[in-house]
Amino acid sequence: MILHKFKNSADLDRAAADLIISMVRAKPNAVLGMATGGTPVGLYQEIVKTYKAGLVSFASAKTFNLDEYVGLPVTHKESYRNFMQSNLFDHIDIKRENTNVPDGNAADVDAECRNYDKMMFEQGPVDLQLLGIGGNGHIGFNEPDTQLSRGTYKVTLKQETREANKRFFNHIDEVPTHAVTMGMGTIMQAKAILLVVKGAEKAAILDATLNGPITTLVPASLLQTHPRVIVMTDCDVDYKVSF
Ligand SMILES: N[C@@H]1[C@@H](O)[C@H](O)[C@@H](COP(=O)(O)O)O[C@@H]1O
Repeated sequence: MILHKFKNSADLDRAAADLIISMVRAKPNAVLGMATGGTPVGLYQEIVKTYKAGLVSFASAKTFNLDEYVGLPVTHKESYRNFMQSNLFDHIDIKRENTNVPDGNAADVDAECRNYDKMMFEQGPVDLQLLGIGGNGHIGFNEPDTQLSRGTYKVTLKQETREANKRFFNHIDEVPTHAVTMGMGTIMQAKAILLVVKGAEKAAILDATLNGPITTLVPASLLQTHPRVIVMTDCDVDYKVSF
């Protein structure tokens, strides 16, 4: 793992955007793994600025999003499809058919999960997977548990995750109870991973991710076993593991 620490969130957003932009400049048909939540909003704005300045094109790029709520209409402002359209896709030249978000309203969710993994297998691997982290160490929506899923699957969200995400809704009762998420194996197939962690309240879970034991109880700790992970943070946390 490589850890880059930033003094503020704006510098972090710019550096994270630059890494994604460099990937697409070097490989215009790159496959990008995208994330949602509050964390990537600023870096998506930086990508849009660079696109509008004519300095990058996503015309040949493809994307696969990590996850989607089950049961929210795609038109709901908090559906992750809608999030991606309004924060990024509608403002750059990516082709809609090249963007993939799991369908949380599929009649057969298990078939949707298998199909998502199949598409990723056929069109991947992901060149660069962007990740945020939940306060409990989840990545995508892979919640802490005694065992984790390899492939894309339907997950029951933990109460703490619903509580954390209720800030985006009017009331906790509106936060979906389930989601479809790439599994840990799906995420770990990415050639490179960019983990972005913002805010002092995430310092402890980032420390556990970087320096703690590899455990399914902190799903992000499995990233210690991936050969190419870049962590960008504004937290005051050091990488203490040495070989
Ligand atoms: N499923 C998403 C994750 O992909 C995200 O990384 C995490 C943290 O979100 P935030 O960036 O808003 O703290 O929780 C969400 O629920």
